Amino acid sequence: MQEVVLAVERLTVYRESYAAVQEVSFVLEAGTDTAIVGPNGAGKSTLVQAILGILPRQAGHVQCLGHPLSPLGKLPMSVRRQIAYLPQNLLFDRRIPMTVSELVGLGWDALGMQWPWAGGGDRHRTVLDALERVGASHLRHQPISGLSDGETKRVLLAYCLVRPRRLLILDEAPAGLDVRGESEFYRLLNQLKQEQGWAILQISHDLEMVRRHCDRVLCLNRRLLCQGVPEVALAPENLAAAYGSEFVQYRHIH
Ligand SMILES: Nc1ncnc2c1ncn2[C@@H]1O[C@H](COP(=O)(O)OP(=O)(O)OP(=O)(O)O)[C@@H](O)[C@H]1O
Repeated sequence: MQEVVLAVERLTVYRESYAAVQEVSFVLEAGTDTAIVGPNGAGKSTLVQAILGILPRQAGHVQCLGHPLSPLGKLPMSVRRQIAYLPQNLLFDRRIPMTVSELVGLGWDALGMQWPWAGGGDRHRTVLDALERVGASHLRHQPISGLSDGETKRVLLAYCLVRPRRLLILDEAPAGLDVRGESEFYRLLNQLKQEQGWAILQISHDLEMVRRHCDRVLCLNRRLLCQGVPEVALAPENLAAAYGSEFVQYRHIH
């Protein structure tokens, strides 16, 4: 067995009085790509936000790289720096006068206080390399205010890649990328997991993509209905349990 990057045990999370995630347990090993699938409102975003400590949990344990997430959702800084998260919608004021390189550079900087010019040449090369890997180096001098949604996605992905990580969490990351961008995106994820041993956890509604690219699938509908390799977790009986039998019949006919 590879090193365990993330271990989640009997995690329960409430959204106000509603139990959105109930007693979910799974582990992620280094060098693997795991998808979370399930219908709208199944608790997928809630689950990843609780793992990241953004939402409080009512019960259960989360361990990242052997360190427990505290009851207040905190991890040691050295562990937190090894986690990258790309949310479904990143809402920020795009009128901030900042270029693409400056934004990506924020991902390279150590957390905490430091001089903005620290790192000099290393910082510049690393930022450019991250932008090249997502096919966005031509945008480096542009202000972020002028980016399209797909370009913003690429730039945010560069922000995640700009330093080595162990865990990458993506919430419908390829949404908004064009066909070429999407295939390059999966090639990149494959490289990160195979060559650098990243564990990837991605929420997806694209079951064909999950079948083709992911090693494991967590099928969620408040509870974890099943988990396993795609052929098993996405078998018709498991999809019917998650999405309803009408959905599976529809997919079969079309
Ligand atoms: N801020 C909130 N307050 C109360 N309930 C919420 C809040 N956010 C989400 N919920 C509820 O929690 C449940 C889980 O939502 P969540 O966003 O985790 O689902 P999801 O599986 O990510 O959905 P989708 O596929 O639509 O993005 C839903 O029933 C949702 O209505």
